[in-house]
Amino acid sequence: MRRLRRQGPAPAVGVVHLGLGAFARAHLAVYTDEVDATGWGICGVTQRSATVRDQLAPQGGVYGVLTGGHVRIVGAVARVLDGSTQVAAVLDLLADPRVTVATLTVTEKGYRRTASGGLDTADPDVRADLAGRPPVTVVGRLVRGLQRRAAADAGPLTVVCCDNLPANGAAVERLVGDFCAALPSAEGDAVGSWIATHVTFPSSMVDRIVPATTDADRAEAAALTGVRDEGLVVAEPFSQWVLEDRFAAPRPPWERTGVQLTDDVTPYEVMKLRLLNGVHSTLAYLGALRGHRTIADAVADPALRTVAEGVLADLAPTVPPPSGVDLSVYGETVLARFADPGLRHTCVQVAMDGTQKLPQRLVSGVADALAAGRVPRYATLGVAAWMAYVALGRDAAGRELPLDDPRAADLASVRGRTDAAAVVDALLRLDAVFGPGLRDDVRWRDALVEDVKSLLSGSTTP
Ligand SMILES: NC(=O)c1ccc[n+]([C@@H]2O[C@H](COP(=O)([O-])OP(=O)(O)OC[C@H]3O[C@@H](n4cnc5c(N)ncnc54)[C@H](O)[C@@H]3O)[C@@H](O)[C@H]2O)c1
Ligand SMILES: O=P(O)(O)OC[C@@H](O)[C@@H](O)[C@H](O)[C@H](O)CO
Repeated sequence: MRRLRRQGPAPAVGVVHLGLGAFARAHLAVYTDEVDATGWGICGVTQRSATVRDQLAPQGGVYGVLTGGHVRIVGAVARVLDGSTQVAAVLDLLADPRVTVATLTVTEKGYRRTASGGLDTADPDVRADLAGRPPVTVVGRLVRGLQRRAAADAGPLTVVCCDNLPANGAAVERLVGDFCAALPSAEGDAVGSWIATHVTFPSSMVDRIVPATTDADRAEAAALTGVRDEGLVVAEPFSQWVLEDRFAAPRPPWERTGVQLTDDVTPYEVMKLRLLNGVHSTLAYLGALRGHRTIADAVADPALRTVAEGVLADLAPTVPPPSGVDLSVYGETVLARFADPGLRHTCVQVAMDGTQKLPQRLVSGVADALAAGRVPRYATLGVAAWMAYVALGRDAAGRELPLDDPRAADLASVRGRTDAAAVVDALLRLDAVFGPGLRDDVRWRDALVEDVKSLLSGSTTP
């Protein structure tokens, strides 16, 4: 079968994207593809391996998005670089005056943050980037690229974080500032003050469910289109992007393609992180423990649907609704999206990196509920399910559950333990997940112990 290929010239690059995973191809690139302006091609940078570069480069950057039996061809990715071997080219692009926007989807762990959200300058890769080697970390690449941009007087740039982090723009701005502050003072001051006057970091809320692509998905798309597409991604029909309108330089006219520009993204972000992602993670851990493969399977299980509805009811009162949004309708829509059997989003994929996800998805909402005098029963069960997943490492049928987490070493001590109180107390000590305050809430700790005890003893129903 012939391979998918670009027909005609690629658009000129105006956006550089770090982390060309499945999500960016189904979200940022689709919005940008719909913009009728040839100046807004994307140069996508793979972060840690050349796989996506090798899938897309032979196709001229073109690929399909498979949604409900239809394949949409996307041509916005004009160029792909392998960040692990082409660092100089990445830095050159960040210093190119024709590039005025840098976007990021590098996963929560890609930012190398401490428990308090600062840059982890003890991380060996961060230290090596600070010492001046060709940078490997995302923040190192951004700052070294901006240093070149300042030297080239290439003008302002906007950095748009599209990862599922709260206040994601401010979070990246802080990390960039920390990196500058950790450089030798003359060097750090110079780049830091250039960034302060030339770069903005608007926050954004991004939403589209995009599972990892499988060979079966590629075969399905090939049967529909008659061409082989190694860069295919699969996505649900729903898509949303709410973006703060704080750009330092020209940008694609994304508002023409459905992006909501706003002064304050916070209410959208809190709503999505708690009511979508919080429920997603709860279903992922409980679903995996009960032996369900996908989120759609998990939410079709009546017991888990009750839990999902309970998490929504627990966390909705902690969410200030964005103007015009009815949170109960939002919650119903979320559950209907999860139920889409065409998505095949595996529980273990959503379950990965729990230490990076739990704080904004479940723990912050639990803390708000506790502060309001309530122990949120189902959101607590979501946290307990993560703890049981970590401790048990096996589902109800004895199949191994992967512990894929950058803090796996911190979790190892509870792996295989059966004493619920010991598991809860050890995990509550992880400040990066729970902060310093929550472990002292005795009511909550006791509720967690009860849930973990029941999950460790094999009961996966609430
Ligand atoms: N997939 C979704 O449904 C979805 C929806 C909304 C938001 N997002 C956001 O997008 C992110 C990526 O999702 P995806 O589906 O594209 O995943 P993916 O696995 O397809 O791609 C992840 C990308 O991040 C890079 N990366 C991973 N670990 C890194 C590290 N330690 N340092 C630097 N780069 C690293 C990878 O190299 C890759 O480019 C998510 O973590 C989330 O924050 C995803
Ligand atoms: O992509 P992650 O790993 O941050 O989280 C897994 C899912 O919860 C997430 O990707 C959702 O599908 C997404 O946030 C929906 O917009």
